[in-house]
Amino acid sequence: MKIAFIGGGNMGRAMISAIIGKELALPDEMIVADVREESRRALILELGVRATASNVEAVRNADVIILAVKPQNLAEVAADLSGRLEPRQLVVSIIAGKTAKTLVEGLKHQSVVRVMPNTPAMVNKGMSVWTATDAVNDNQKETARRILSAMGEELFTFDEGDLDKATALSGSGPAYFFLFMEALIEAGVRMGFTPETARQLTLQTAVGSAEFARQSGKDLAELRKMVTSPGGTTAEALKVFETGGFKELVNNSIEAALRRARELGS
Ligand SMILES: NC(=O)C1=CN([C@@H]2O[C@H](COP(=O)(O)OP(=O)(O)OC[C@H]3O[C@@H](n4cnc5c(N)ncnc54)[C@H](OP(=O)(O)O)[C@@H]3O)[C@@H](O)[C@H]2O)C=CC1
Ligand SMILES: O=C(O)[C@@H]1CCC=N1
Repeated sequence: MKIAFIGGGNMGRAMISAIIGKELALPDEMIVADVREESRRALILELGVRATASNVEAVRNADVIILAVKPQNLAEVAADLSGRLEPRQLVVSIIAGKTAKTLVEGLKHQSVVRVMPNTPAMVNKGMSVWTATDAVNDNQKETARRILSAMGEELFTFDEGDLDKATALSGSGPAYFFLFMEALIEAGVRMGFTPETARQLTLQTAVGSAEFARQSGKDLAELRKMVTSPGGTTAEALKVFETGGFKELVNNSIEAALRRARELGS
């Protein structure tokens, strides 16, 4: 499978690493177009893929073209590629907010998959929510599914509205968890732990809690209650979270992300 990436930044690299890791394509079957020379050099040296400054050159002969530029750069990419794509080529866009309709019109190309992945794709623990235009055939859908599965879990939806919601929840989500973990580590250091110990305790607790929740399949509130001994330490901490309006704060934050995803698309 020949894959072209337009944009070789954080997410482009995460996807390339996953594809190489699962041997869906050989490094020299992938080409990345990026405007930054240092990015191109790093991609060649670190991942063994080919790289070019030309978007047009990158898409030549590609079976799949993955758009991984920032939303504000889509217009210039579309100007480069509009009308140049062959009907057999599949475009996969991971660009936040940009709708399938915008992509189809901008590129003058019908077969478009729109995906919202996330950075844990780098370690095959990604979550990707995706949808496809009617022109995407079953083989192409299977190809998209294989690429996304290489990065972790994938979830197909017929409702494109889910993509902006997924952007706010799972696309941006790693940053929320990182922020929470940063805060826990800082609190640990304030209590007197070394940063290394605070990090170890925080990360293992995060991984352990997520894995426990997944494996037990239990309701999260039930799992929380298992930790919360009456009159104990957890109850004291949770009271402070509640008084500070923690859930409301999280909800407001997700709503802000959703609004921004919709703005980026308009
Ligand atoms: N980061 C994340 O967690 C996630 C990001 N996304 C989406 O993925 C997309 C990429 O994000 P991310 O990887 O973080 O962004 P990056 O900025 O890290 O990567 C984009 C790369 O594309 C380059 N670029 C800019 N313009 C062009 C162009 N015209 N042709 C070719 N390359 C170009 C950029 O160069 P320069 O820096 O000079 O502009 C940069 O190297 C975004 O649309 C984002 O919404 C989706 C899910 C998660
Ligand atoms: O912050 C952003 O806009 C992108 C989309 C999801 C994660 N990063």
